[in-house]
Amino acid sequence: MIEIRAVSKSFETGKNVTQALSGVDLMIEKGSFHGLLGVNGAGKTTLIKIICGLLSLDSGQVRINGIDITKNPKAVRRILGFCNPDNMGLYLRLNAEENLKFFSSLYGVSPRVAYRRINALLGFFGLEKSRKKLVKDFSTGMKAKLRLAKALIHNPDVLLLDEPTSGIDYFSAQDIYILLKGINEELGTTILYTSHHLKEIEELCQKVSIIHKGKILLEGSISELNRQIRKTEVVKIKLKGDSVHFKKQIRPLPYILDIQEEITNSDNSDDIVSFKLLVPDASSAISQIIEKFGKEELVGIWPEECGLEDVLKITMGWGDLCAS
Ligand SMILES: Nc1ncnc2c1ncn2[C@@H]1O[C@H](COP(=O)(O)OP(=O)(O)OP(=O)(O)O)[C@@H](O)[C@H]1O
Repeated sequence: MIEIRAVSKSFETGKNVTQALSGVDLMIEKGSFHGLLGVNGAGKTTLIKIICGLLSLDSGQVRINGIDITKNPKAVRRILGFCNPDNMGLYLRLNAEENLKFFSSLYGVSPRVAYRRINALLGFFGLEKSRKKLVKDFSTGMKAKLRLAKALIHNPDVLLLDEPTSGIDYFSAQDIYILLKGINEELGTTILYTSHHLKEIEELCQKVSIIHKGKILLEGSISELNRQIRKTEVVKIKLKGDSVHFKKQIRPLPYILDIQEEITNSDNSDDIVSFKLLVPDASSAISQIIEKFGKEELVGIWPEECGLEDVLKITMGWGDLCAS
């Protein structure tokens, strides 16, 4: 279990102070697979670095399985595995095997068990042929895989994974999802996971917290999040003609909360443009749009389920409104 209470953190650079986290409260149940979602600069990495002891907090408290991270960092380190998108935690001048050996001894894994796990992890991540290669000569994806192997080497109770699949190819990422799901379900490992790939979060995480400008704005399962923002619905629309012209016409309509242009497949686009609209009521928006655009222009219109990206967008909009 990860308990985060009223955690704040600011950074001072010269005369500038950035409030990266402002009173973050977050409770992650034992054995849960929890997503932390937010745009660039929202505070995700800062929070994860605080939990794993790479950054100090200004105020607040973090406890992992009941242990206070500031009072007993050594005990926490043994039960915690983490991987960050930067190269923190990997020794570039050591080879892959030496890195894993070093970390397994640091975490108190016996040499015999470490030998077995290193072989298994290097095998799983397809790095066995590169085991003697210096990490500084690894590709971006290989480093990302080794960071994950390092996080898993001591079978931690709690895993903090900050964009773990960033730089990893599609096929390896699919294998990693299966591995992480298995670890979570079979070993009961608690996982805190960040990613900019919303599909990844949707597929893996039982619960999601949305962080924006250093504050947690919303949390729950994806269906709970959808329910919390249920005053918003999604309408997809296809029109024939110029997208700038349509955007100008659609944006000011009173029932449109947001409009996003979507990429159309160039093979069959033939000046067809697609938009996704966030609206308070899909059926009334659809009938008003049908009235506004004639058959000549309107190619298709239909309601859709709110996805995680819509939840994120709407929640951030609320956050900005509350802050202003
Ligand atoms: N070492 C630092 N010095 C100064 N400011 C920092 C430092 N680290 C983070 N920040 C600032 O704190 C805020 C939160 O950054 P953080 O890296 O936690 O965001 P993030 O949600 O992880 O973003 P991303 O998705 O881009 O990784 C940002 O405004 C960032 O500029």
